[in-house]
Amino acid sequence: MKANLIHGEWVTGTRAVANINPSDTRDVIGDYAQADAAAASAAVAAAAQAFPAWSMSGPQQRFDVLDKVGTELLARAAELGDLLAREEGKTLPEAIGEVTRAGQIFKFFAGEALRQRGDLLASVRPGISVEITREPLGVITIITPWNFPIAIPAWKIAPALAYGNCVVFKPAELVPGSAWALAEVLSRSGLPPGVFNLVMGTGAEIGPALVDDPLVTGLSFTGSVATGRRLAASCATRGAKFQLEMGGKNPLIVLDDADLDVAVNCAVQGAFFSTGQRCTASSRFIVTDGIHDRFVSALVQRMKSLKVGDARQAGIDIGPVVDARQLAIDLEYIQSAQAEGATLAQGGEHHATDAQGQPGFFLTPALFTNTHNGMRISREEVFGPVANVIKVRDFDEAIAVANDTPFGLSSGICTTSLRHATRFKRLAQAGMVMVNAPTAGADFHVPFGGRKGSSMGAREQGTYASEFYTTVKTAYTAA
Ligand SMILES: NC(=O)C1=CN([C@@H]2O[C@H](COP(=O)(O)OP(=O)(O)OC[C@H]3O[C@@H](n4cnc5c(N)ncnc54)[C@H](OP(=O)(O)O)[C@@H]3O)[C@@H](O)[C@H]2O)C=CC1
Ligand SMILES: O=C(O)CCC(=O)C(=O)O
Repeated sequence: MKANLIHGEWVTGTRAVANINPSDTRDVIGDYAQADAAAASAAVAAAAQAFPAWSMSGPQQRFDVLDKVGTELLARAAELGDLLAREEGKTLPEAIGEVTRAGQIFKFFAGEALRQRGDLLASVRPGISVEITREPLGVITIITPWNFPIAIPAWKIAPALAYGNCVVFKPAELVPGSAWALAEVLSRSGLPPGVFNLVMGTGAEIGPALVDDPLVTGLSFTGSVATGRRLAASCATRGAKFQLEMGGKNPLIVLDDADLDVAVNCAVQGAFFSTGQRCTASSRFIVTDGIHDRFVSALVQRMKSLKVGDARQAGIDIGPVVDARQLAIDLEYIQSAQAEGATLAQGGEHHATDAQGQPGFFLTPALFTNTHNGMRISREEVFGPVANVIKVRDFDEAIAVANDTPFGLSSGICTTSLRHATRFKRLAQAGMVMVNAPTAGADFHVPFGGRKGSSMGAREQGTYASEFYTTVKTAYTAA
């Protein structure tokens, strides 16, 4: 059984869950210990105990730890990518890419540990100087989803440690393998005991111990809107800092002047790669009259060529849905769209086995046409390989429809017009805007996050991460 890491010790506890491969449900990847509330509290206490010393650690020590982790992740990208594809179901190239991204993130924040900045100002009063510095928050609880089992933990854990915080990390129940592997690398990185702790267990059982404990000074969460808002309310009640990344209903606008190949590529990659299980996935294609029919027909042709199957098999474009529960959600949205009058132009078929007869959660990417923005399929996040086309007259209607959503994470446009691209970048109500590029697939060194219902709190990633993981101190010194 793979154990939890608490105060530098591997702790098994009494219960374990099996990690199942969604491409072949007969394949049990391993058994992973389940922490209970007492173990979660012990992890928080360990982090609090380790904080005073770690908060005073020097930049070289932090650099060395984070750089070592980054180096190992990059060296083991193929092996850890295979584990990630096996437990989560994204294709092997995508999974190896994700591990590589995690390694790059650790390297980036190793550099950040060396670049701790501050300001020195003259006071408005004579003989006094003013220094402005940033200090770590304290104990950070990190709660992550299943869809990016190593990159999202990396982009929370690396900055937390770089800026001098201690961490209690709770991964999603469905993907303990990548989380455990990352924790194991961190456990050999030179971190003092308690600075980083791993607790695997269900949100329902250990969530309160991880979020409501007064020793926890900050929560960084990625997952569903419902859970995020609930946890944020708990944090707000006791004055803890929080940062939430939640859903999206990301539009991709395709204008008459778009390059058709570029538009189809953006649509396929953005909506269906990683089985559409991305908060940045394009799920609404907003297409002007003049290109609508050509776009739909080229997209359907391209979708027919996509191979759905075992995530680790060469040549597969789309891996399985992560589990039976998410598959049921996807199928329910497909039915509901049809019931609302949308036309299923392509896909949406569930296969209980792949071409080799392996039992798994396979779903062919689904495209709906004849939809409008008021339909449920246009308003709610599906989190699967399901997208719909909304026909509009012109740029102005396209941008109005794109912005008419409770979410605001990522927004894209395909156009060859500089004027439209420029206006779009200004008018799109989203944290990330993409021109002739898929709505999904963000860089690791620049801010990531959204507006409206998609995000709350400071941005993640890049140098902007310091906003969440530090607090500002203003020091006055009289000569
Ligand atoms: N924006 C994004 O990247 C993601 C969005 N989603 C959206 O959410 C939907 C449901 O997915 P789901 O995995 O259930 O998302 P959740 O929001 O339930 O899970 C995200 C994380 O929060 C944890 N969690 C759940 N309840 C609590 C709690 N009370 N206290 C502390 N932690 C908690 C989960 O743990 P556990 O696994 O143990 O439940 C998991 O680690 C998807 O269909 C999708 O729409 C999902 C994943 C990622
Ligand atoms: O699109 C990406 O690169 C990241 C997406 C993401 O973080 C998510 O879907 O949760």
